Amino acid sequence: MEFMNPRYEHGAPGKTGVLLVNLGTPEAPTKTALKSYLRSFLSDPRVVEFKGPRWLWLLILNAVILNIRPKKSAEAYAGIWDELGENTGSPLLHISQLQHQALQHVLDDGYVVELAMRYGEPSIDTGLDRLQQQGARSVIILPLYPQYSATTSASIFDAVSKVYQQRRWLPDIRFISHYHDHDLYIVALAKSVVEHQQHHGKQFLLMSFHGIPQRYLHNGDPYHCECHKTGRLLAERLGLRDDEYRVSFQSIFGREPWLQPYTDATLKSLPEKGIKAVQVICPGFAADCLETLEEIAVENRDYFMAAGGESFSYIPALNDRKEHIHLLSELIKQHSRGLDKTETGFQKDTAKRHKQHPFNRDN
Ligand SMILES: C=CC1=C(C)c2cc3[nH]c(cc4nc(cc5[nH]c(cc1n2)c(C)c5CCC(=O)O)C(CCC(=O)O)=C4C)c(C)c3C=C
Ligand SMILES: [Fe+2]
Ligand SMILES: [Fe+2]
Repeated sequence: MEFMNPRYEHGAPGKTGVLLVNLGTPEAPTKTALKSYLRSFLSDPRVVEFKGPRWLWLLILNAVILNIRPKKSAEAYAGIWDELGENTGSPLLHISQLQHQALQHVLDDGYVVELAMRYGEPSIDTGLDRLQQQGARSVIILPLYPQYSATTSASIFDAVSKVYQQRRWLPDIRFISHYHDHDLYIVALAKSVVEHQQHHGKQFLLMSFHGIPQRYLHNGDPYHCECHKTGRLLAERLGLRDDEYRVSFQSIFGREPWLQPYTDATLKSLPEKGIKAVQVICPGFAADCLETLEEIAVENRDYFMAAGGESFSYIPALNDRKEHIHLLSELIKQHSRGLDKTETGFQKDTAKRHKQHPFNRDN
């Protein structure tokens, strides 16, 4: 095996590379594109920890799930495709691109920022390559998941490490595993709620997070606790009493129990308890996507109204809001401490000498 590396030039100023990573999205809202996206997503052993042998899961996935799910999912994606404007395609990808641009804009030129998706394009491999080509000698990986879960954050770590297994010269690497209780994150969420309430009034607040199987929590995944901590801190920041908000979990998949209470069951039950007006926020989603724009803002709204609800509104994700970009840039700066951005580990004069005699080992 050959370890790959772009040609190294002595004396080039070292930069800090930032790789923003989100989940990924299908290339188009079609059955074919969904099949390929779901294949790569659902065959990740971090996402589906199948209890039996792996070959059996791959058989079920290929023979059953990938023959049923892509059609249903493609229809759902078709409903939100281009929702943010002409030719904007998948909201998740479009918003991630806006976040990427905004972040590059606010960080100084000692940083280079690239965007990558865990499944699909642009790939983590390409993103890391681009950082290296732009002179990054240290790399900060920032998964856009505020709450750590093995299903998401660790899966990104696996993909990054797989890429680096093929590289000769590794950069200094920082991995931001979570920021669920970061003050600027809570401040940004609270501000988005307050602004929403200026237009819609103040209602019961449901904080809905993406679910994971309960089994993963029992096997040690801290995700559940981190969601609850985010929920508590946000409620405290907003000055909410315990009966003015609730934390719930959405997007269940498969037959085993997932984290509860479920968002859909909660919304169906609120009207009979006298709560007929709700606002839903999804603090775990850094960018709006299928799971917020369709599952929450359309599907779950219908459940709530059909159960006797009178007013429902969805509070958008932090997306490219100023406070969100500020949070991400501060996170990056905090995790940059100790990284060398001025030179590539050589003294300047040594680097100069090296430039003249690239293979001179006498330094
Ligand atoms: C099968 C198990 C799944 C686990 C575990 C899971 C965890 C998980 N996912 C997100 C964030 C997102 N998931 C999204 C879509 C999505 N998720 C699953 C399955 C699991 N997710 C599927 C099959 C899909 C595809 C859509 C569908 O067919 O229903 C998305 C949206 C992507 C988009 O393109 O808009 C996000 C974001 C988190 C944060 C998480 C665990 C904490
Ligand atoms: Fe998911
Ligand atoms: Fe917990």
